[in-house]
Amino acid sequence: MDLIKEMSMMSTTALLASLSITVWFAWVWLSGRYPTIIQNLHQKYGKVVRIAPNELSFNTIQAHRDIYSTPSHKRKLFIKDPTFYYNGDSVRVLFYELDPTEHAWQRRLLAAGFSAKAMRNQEYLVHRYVDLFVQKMRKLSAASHGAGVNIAEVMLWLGFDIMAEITFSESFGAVESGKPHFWISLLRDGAHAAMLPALAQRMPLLRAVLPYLISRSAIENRVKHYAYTEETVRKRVRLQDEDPSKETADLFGPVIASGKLDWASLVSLAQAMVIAGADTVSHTLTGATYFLCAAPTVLKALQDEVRGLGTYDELTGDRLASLRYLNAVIEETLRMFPPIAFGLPRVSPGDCVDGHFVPAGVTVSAPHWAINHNGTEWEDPWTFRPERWLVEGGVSQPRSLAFSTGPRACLGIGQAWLEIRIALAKIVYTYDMEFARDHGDWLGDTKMYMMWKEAPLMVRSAVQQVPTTSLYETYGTTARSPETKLKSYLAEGEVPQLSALRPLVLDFWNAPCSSAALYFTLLFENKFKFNDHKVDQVLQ
Ligand code: HEM
Repeated sequence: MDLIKEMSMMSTTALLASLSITVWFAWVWLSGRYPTIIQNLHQKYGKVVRIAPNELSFNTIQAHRDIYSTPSHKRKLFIKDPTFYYNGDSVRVLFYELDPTEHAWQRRLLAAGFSAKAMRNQEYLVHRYVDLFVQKMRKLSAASHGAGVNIAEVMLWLGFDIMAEITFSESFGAVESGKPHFWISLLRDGAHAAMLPALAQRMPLLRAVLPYLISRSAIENRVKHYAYTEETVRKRVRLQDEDPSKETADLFGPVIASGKLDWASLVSLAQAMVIAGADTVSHTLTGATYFLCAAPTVLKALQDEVRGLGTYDELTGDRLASLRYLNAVIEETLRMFPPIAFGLPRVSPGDCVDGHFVPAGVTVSAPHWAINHNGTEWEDPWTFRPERWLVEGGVSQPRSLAFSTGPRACLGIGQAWLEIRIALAKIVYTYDMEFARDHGDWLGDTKMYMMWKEAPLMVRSAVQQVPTTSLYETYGTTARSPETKLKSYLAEGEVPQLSALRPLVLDFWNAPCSSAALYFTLLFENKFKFNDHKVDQVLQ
């Protein structure tokens, strides 16, 4: 039977919903409870639910695979739904681009910035902000006199500072100043308004009244937000004009060098990129903190693993990648609290989704929240249990859906894992943490308007392991490459101990180095000037 017809024969509630469904759909989004409402519908009506006149939601892993995977001779491509992928900009870039060929070349343009080499070169930036963050936590915690720090707020500072730096070599300076940058605040406070252009696409009536619904201040905020992004992109382009070697400095370098994107596209891309990379990572870190504080035995097991690895400065991306429990905690956080919790809408080309034929032109999606809390897919889906990922060989792939899959899957997955591992490991290495007050149903109180808008999460932290003085700290907070920092370190005139040099070289290679590897690095790479010091002396 035609699936749309089949769905129309459901209960009265579903029928009513389907009649007034567009209004209902807008209400669901604006209520901030989209993920739970859709998940409840699945629980009541099964694995396929009609959520708009021409739109179906599925809550199974098979459906996710069918909708998003790379097309093959057996499966056609499901393209992005134009009514949803619209942010009000005059251009559609990368995330919003619908045409597969156009999208593919834009993705290739960015791919260089996401290579393993590029990530290795930028790892020191992640450490720089995480180290600052760890120090700032101590100050904020002390200043709170036991009331705790709002983790939901400060994780946003961290995520956005890192992402702005790796996107266009410019920080928001939020962690350092201990205050939210207005760009971040506007984004969070305007989350409601940001959904309106997409909703108006599907509701002509809403389009007509939209100008009257949006307050004057919301419009002014949007203008201010755009102007700041534009100014930052302008500065970044100028930087590369003056110094072409900046082509490899960040994600935007290769894009600017290609000269293929016009001005409006560059600004739109910058805006979307920072949000995509920062918001997601911040929420994962907040979610992880929540689950860890709620489960002290899990926190303890994680701390034992991380603290057993070595000193604070040895918590590098490569070393952390091998920590099974850390990875399991992150996987489980992404399952319980997926940063992109709703379904990413695609248009059916006329193909099957989890055994149902869906006619061409019908919009389909498989929401992460609904799948991840589906009891037929996961045993005990509401329990935070990292151990489920530790069974022989881990939970079979592709269960971890948070980054999506196929040609439109997350391009920054490697960068995201790197940031989350480093930040979480350095925080739990340094601090013992607990809730500063009863948080009741924090997950239930947290809202989602495309992005999560978390309820405050007050956490008290006490230093357990004092980080060894980091060279980032010693040589200031200006972003400098490991090479520059090593040079300035050696220029101080004293022969450094191997232990002091180690973090810098780890930075440079992004790998734990034995003394021999360090020796050959210094000797053969010939990257550094040693003033009068001999390599042997350096290695004493
Ligand atoms: C926990 C962290 C993250 C999660 C869960 C996540 C998830 C996702 C998902 C589900 C998509 C697909 C969106 C769609 O189909 O409309 C996506 C796309 C994308 N993400 Fe991420 N992301 C994360 C972090 C990052 C980071 C750190 C970066 C950049 C450094 C990044 C860059 C991108 C880009 C460029 C795309 C667009 C890919 C394309 O359209 O070809 N993401 N992400």
